[in-house]
Amino acid sequence: AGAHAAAVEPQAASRAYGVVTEFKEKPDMSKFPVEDIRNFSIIAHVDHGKSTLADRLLELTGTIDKTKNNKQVLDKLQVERERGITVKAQTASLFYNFEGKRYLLNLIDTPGHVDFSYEVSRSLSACQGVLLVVDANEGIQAQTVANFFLAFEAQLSVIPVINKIDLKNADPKRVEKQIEKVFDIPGDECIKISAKLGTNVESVLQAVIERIPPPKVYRKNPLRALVFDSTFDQYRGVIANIALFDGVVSKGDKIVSAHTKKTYEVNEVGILNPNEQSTHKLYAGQVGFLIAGMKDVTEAQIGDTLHLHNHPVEPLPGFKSAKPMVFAGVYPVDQSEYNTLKSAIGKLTLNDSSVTVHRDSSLALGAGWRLGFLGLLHMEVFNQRLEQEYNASVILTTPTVPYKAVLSSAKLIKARRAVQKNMIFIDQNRVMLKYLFPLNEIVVDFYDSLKSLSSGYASFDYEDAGYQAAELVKMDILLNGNFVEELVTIVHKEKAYSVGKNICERLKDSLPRQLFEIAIQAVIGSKVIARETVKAYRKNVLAKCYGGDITRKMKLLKRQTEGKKKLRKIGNIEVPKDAFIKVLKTQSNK
Ligand SMILES: Nc1nc2c(ncn2[C@@H]2O[C@H](COP(=O)(O)OP(=O)(O)OP(=O)(O)O)[C@@H](O)[C@H]2O)c(=O)[nH]1
Repeated sequence: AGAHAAAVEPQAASRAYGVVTEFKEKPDMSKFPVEDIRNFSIIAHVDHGKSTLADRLLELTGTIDKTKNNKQVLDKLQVERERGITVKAQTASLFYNFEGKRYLLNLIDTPGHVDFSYEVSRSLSACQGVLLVVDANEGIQAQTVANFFLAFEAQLSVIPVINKIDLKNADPKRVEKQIEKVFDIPGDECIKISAKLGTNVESVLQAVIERIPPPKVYRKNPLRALVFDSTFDQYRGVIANIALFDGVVSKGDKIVSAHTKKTYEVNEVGILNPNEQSTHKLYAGQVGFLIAGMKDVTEAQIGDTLHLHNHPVEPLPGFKSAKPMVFAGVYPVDQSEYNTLKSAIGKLTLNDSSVTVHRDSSLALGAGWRLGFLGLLHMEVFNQRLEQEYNASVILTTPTVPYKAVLSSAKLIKARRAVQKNMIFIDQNRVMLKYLFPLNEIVVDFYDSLKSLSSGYASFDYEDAGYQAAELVKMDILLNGNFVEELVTIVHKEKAYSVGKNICERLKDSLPRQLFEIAIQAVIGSKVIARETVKAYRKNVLAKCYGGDITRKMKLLKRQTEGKKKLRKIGNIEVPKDAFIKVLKTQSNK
């Protein structure tokens, strides 16, 4: 034990975030038998302190040095740091001495926001236990409940951690009672900590060792590795995050993807510490990264099983694929950037396989894509990453949700509004309400309204409940009687008037005056529900040419023709691209 402890003793070295350690020698992963390994995740409601706790665990195990700069080391993406939320799950291997033994603890970080529960379930499949972090002041919130059930369904050991006990208003006793009541976990199993100050964090690591079982795996069997995440590196191609269920994988091995049946040679394999540290080998029960010359987006499917060439195995159960809930059009601002944007979207979707991509085109915006996202925040984060990481300038259209339509000219289906399903009292001050909502009603501004109405106290989570019949209508926009294809919307009958009025007003503000009057109408079938008018205006470009200089006149007329190329003609009305962009663009993207 002494020899291997020395082999993996970390040495400090400066890195981008705070001070991250490196090993003097390559860690010998064979020194970590299955019974000395624990694979776990931290799950929590947003802002309950998951990333702060992860930082403390990394410090305690010497994975990173104790400096004031260690703020959310695992939140690597720029958007994560800016928005203070975790988007992409990250993994780190921690080495920890306890009662004379050296343990390998694999921490798999998970995002906390409602939009990203897909990433949570993905990360959980590589774990045997979770730390369920609950804020000592706020208590159980919507995503605490949602995440607990994800872990519970995966039959993982749950260790409740009550965080922020240093806060003035902290009431850990009350939160302990909530945990007992809602999750049926004995109150004395709760560990009370302050992740910020480091209070009692050591007992969290001890609980991980004592309460979470080692993985159930077999090293003597042929290799069976699960790809639970993947990232794309410009220089090295696909970096797959893998969890080994059986066997061993070594640098130089020939491996096969059970999904694509393609064969690869392993170029590099190792642990995440939290940066990649190659170890040449990984053994069953361990978690790390693998690089094998997978270059194409489709080659590293999340949920895929890797096995040795000539040793096929039963593939591990894949993942329930993520279901997009919100759709939006994405177009390059300049069509000449189409290919650049296409490759950026390709690379980003490799990092985030929950986004669905379909080619689309619009008369106003040109060629582009229709992308499906898990929620609104997910959409915004994706857009921000396109801009920040790939320098792309894009137009994002107003998000919509999918509908199933039964076409009928005579009878419309009866509308259904939000229906209350149940109500559970968590304690005297807190109640959990379950409603059935039309997705369209919650997708854009519901969360913000809920937060402001409840002064920030209410929290919200949702899951897909399938399609329901509703009284929806197709609303068209007409310009002097001509249909504007790109502005067709599906709205609830009761909201049609206000939505139609809003579109007409926005169009009026962005349409330039022309030689004749323009009537902007919102219509349902043949019924006009809103109308705005743009007054006529004669723009004589030749007015400035008093002297009748013919070459100057020609120049001005030519310039006017060039200007017209950026216009789209609807009937005899010239609509500048900008006008569509102003109407189609989302609020958040303004
Ligand atoms: N007072 C106090 N504040 C804490 C403690 N732990 C975390 N915080 C603060 O709570 C805020 C949220 O902490 P994070 O660690 O970013 O929360 P998170 O759960 O990782 O958030 P997401 O990644 O968005 O899910 C930060 O401002 C932290 O500094 C604690 O023990 N005490």
